[in-house]
Order: sequence, then C-alpha cells, then structure tokens
Amino acid sequence: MELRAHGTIPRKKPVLVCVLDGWGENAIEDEHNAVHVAKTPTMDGLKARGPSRYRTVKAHGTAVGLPTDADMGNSEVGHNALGAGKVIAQGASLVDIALETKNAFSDAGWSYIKPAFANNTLHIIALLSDGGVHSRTDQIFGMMRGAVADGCKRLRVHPLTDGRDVADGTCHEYMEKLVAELDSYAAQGCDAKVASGGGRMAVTMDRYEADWAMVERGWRAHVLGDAPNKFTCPKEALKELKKDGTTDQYIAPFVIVDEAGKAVGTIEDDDAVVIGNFRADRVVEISKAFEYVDFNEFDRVRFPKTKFVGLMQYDGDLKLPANYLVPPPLIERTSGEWLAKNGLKTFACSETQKFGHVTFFWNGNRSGYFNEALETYVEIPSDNVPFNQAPLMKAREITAAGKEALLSGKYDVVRVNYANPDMVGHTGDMKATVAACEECDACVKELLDLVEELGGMFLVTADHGNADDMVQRDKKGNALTDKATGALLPLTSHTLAPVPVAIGGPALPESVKFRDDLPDAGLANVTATYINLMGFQAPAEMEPSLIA
Ligand SMILES: O=C(O)[C@@H](CO)OP(=O)(O)O
Ligand SMILES: [Mn+2]
Ligand SMILES: [Mn+2]
Repeated sequence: MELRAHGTIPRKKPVLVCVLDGWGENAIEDEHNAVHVAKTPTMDGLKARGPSRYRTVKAHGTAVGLPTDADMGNSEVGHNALGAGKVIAQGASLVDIALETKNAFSDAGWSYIKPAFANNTLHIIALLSDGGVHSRTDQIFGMMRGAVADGCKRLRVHPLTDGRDVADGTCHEYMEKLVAELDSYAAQGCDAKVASGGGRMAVTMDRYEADWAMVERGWRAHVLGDAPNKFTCPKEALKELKKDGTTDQYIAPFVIVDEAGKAVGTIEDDDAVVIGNFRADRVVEISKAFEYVDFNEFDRVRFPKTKFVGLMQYDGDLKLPANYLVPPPLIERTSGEWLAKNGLKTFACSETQKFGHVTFFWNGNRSGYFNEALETYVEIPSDNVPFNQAPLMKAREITAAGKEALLSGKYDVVRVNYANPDMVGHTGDMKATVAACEECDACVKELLDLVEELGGMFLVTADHGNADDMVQRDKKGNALTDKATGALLPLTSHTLAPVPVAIGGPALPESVKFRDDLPDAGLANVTATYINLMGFQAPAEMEPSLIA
C-alpha cells in the first residue's frame, strides 16, 4: 500500500478537508432554502472562482450505494464514500438482498433467535418509517412475516417514531400500518402487539454517547415496561402524547398495558430481541445495554438473558452485537488506512453529534485508529438541547481546534465536520437553520484564511443535503401548508441535492483544474481528490479523482 508522488501537486502541508454536514446545493433557490437565504460570502466566493475550482457531486441514491435514486443521502453513506473512495453497497441494499434471497431466514443470526419462537417472545425494536436512513418498514414487516412463517407464537414490537427522515405527523400512518400488520398474524396463531415506544430523539436512539439518559428511558419502557405514560392502545398513545404539539421525534416514552394495567410486552429471560435498524450509530448504545454483562452507563434494574441480534453487526471491531441477521458491508483499504500505512499524519475533529461520522464512518465503520501514533481525533462535547435553540452549536470550538491543528504543523491532513446545517436542519426551523449556515460559512472563512497564511491547500465539501430545503413541496415544487392552520409544513429530512466540492489554497498549482469529463461523479470521487492535494497519486482502486 504505497502512495506515489503526484507529479504536479507538491507535498505541502497542511491540507484541510472540511465537511459541511447537510449542506446541499439545491436547484430550487427560494425563500425555503436556508443555504440560499443565508449570507454565505465564503461559499459564494468559492463558487465564484468558476468550474475549474468549484463543482457539485452526487450525494444520494445509487451514486453512494443506496438501493435506489429515490433514496436521499445520509451521513453514514456519505462519510463512508468520502473516506473510502469507493461506492459500497450499503446496509439498506444488503438487507433488501438478504430478504429477497431469504438468506436472512437461514443464516446464523436467524438460527440463533429461532429457538425462541415456539415458547418465548420475539421482540423487535426499530425506527418505524420508510425514511431509509436507519430502517424501513418493508424490511421490518418482512422480518416479522418470516418469523411468523417460522412458528413465532408471540411477537412484541417496540416502535420508535420518526418525523426526522420523514415528515412530522406521519407517525400515525406508520402506527396504523403496523397495528394492521400485527393484527393480521392472528390468523397464523401469532399473538402480536405493540408493547412500548417513544420518539427517536427521546428514547433509545442516542448516538456517540451524547446522552445515555435517552437509552435508559428506552430500556425502562421496552424491557421493564416502565414509563410515565401508559396506554391500552398504541394509536391512542401517539394521539395523546402529541396533543401538546410534541413532534414525532420527541414523543415521550410509553408502555402499552392490558385492562389490568400490566405491561403487555416486557422483555424476559430467553426472549429473542431484534434491533430492526440497519444503520449503526444510533443503535450501538442500546446494543451494549442488551449485550454487555458488565455495564455501568445506567442501572438496568433487571438484565434479562436474551437472544439478542442486530439487523446488522453495528461495530466490526467491537464485534457488536455478536449475533446479527445480515452481514454488514465490508469496507476495506479506506483512505485512513492508506495514509497511516504511508506514515502520514491525520487530525480529525467534530462535536459529539458528528464525531463518529468523521472517524468511525470515515474509516469504513471501524472504531479506533489504524495507527494511534499518526492519528489524532478530537471530540468537542455537543450540547444536549434542541438544536434550533442553539444553532451555532460547537462550530467555533471546532474551528479553534482545527486552527490549532493546522498551526501545529504536525499534520498532513486536517479534517473537520461542522454539524449545524444538518442538526439544525432536522428541526425544521428555517430561521435557526439560516443562522446555522451563516455560522458555518464564517467558520470556514477562518480556516481558509489560515490555510492561505500557511501556504497550504483545502477541499471543502458536504455529505448530503438538508438545510437546502426546509419545506415540504408538491410535485411541482410548490410549498405545502397545513390545511387547518395555513402554516408551512416543515421538511425535517435530508434532501436529494448534490453537494459542493471546492478546492484551492496557495500551494495548489494554477494548472490544476476540475476535469469536465466526470459529470456524474459522486462523493466517492472526492477521496482521490484530497489524496492528490496531499501530493500523492490516488490508489487505482479508488473512484477517479475530480482533478486532472
Ligand atoms: O440524525 C440522524 O441520525 C440522521 C437522520 O436520520 O442524520 P445524519 O445522517 O446526518 O446523521
Ligand atoms: Mn450528515
Ligand atoms: Mn442528518
């Protein structure tokens, strides 16, 4: 794994790689596009230098390994592609194949849980939507049907409501469909019910250890049958818990009880438990709670000995969970490994909410380092607040850390991710998202000014769209409003927009330009590009570089 000198581009430290999370370049430039509305002189300036130094690349669909071109991009697939330089068939695609071929129902993971079907309970904990970022209902239903066909007699589902990858308020439709699906299993002798649940940003789906209390609330509801809100009907639960305007993402934990007030689906010894999400970041913590005998993050009160499986294995290094239904994508020989094998020094930084994105996802879903002596990873703790209340997030702190790393002269490449366009974009709050974009743009300026001063090079890009469209639209692109109130219907999800790639810096020779023969390039083409900026030819196995 030896990198050869580039030829045209000198090896001139430092190279900055900057990812603006959720910053798309959307064709619709109107008052609902926060990237467009925000005052962003830095990014505008980069664009104004013209197509030899600024272009967009695809960040969604098959270009990043997702099942179809209707799939919006997301951080996992985006950072996988940026880090690996390859288009990898992603979790969602692999689960589709495993269900279609029925391998999911004959492989080791299924054999592990199947003995529980006859006399114990099968529990499924999953994000309930068609978002396709963490999970999809068709896959969850496919698994449940497979279990019922294989003799599952008692099924309990613990749905987590979405409103982030799909529109707010859709939790009712998904619950409606789930309950109808579960009711239909009675004909096959399966007693199937919803047992507990809550919003994805309130219970269970915390990530990168930002807020373990979320996972604890989920554990209490799913496992112990303990939550302040108890209902006999799950549809009623959602209606009641949303009455005060709570969005789907933040629905409080609830437990479904019988007429006598007893929880209908606590998790007990010998039960099988399946996490129905394919994406890792937001289910690593709950997986640890189910799998680890030694566990101190919160008091589990009771630790049932379950047959626990993930839809995928969520962390290959930790082997977490040990059992899983579908083997995860193999992402080998990522840029991080190439750089480390060539003795090059890397600095990576973001705040908690995106820290694993620029490390774990970037490195092909690998925790830890390739070579700790060569890699420095810095995590700035994120605040635990609704991010529209603090839209600047930790952009200043990330900038300070990035500048320090650039100035230190220690690193060949300095990589940062700004979380705010994405995290604030997910709140659906236009004003706050504009502020997030403006802050981000100002921070990029600080980094670029320093690169200029130090005589280095830079590449600025993003992982997928989000802030670039903040409203739900009809097929013609017109903004949709609530029929009753007339208020705009916010778009909280990612978008299908392509993302910018800008290169430059004093050390980049004038002659280096973006090629014009790669109109369909995607995020995976960015990897070879920054390896070039570091003064090396990119490995032939990577997607071609954007520069000639
Ligand atoms: O918050 C998340 O988990 C996803 C959206 O579901 O966003 P991102 O892919 O940007 O991390
Ligand atoms: Mn992202
Ligand atoms: Mn996001």
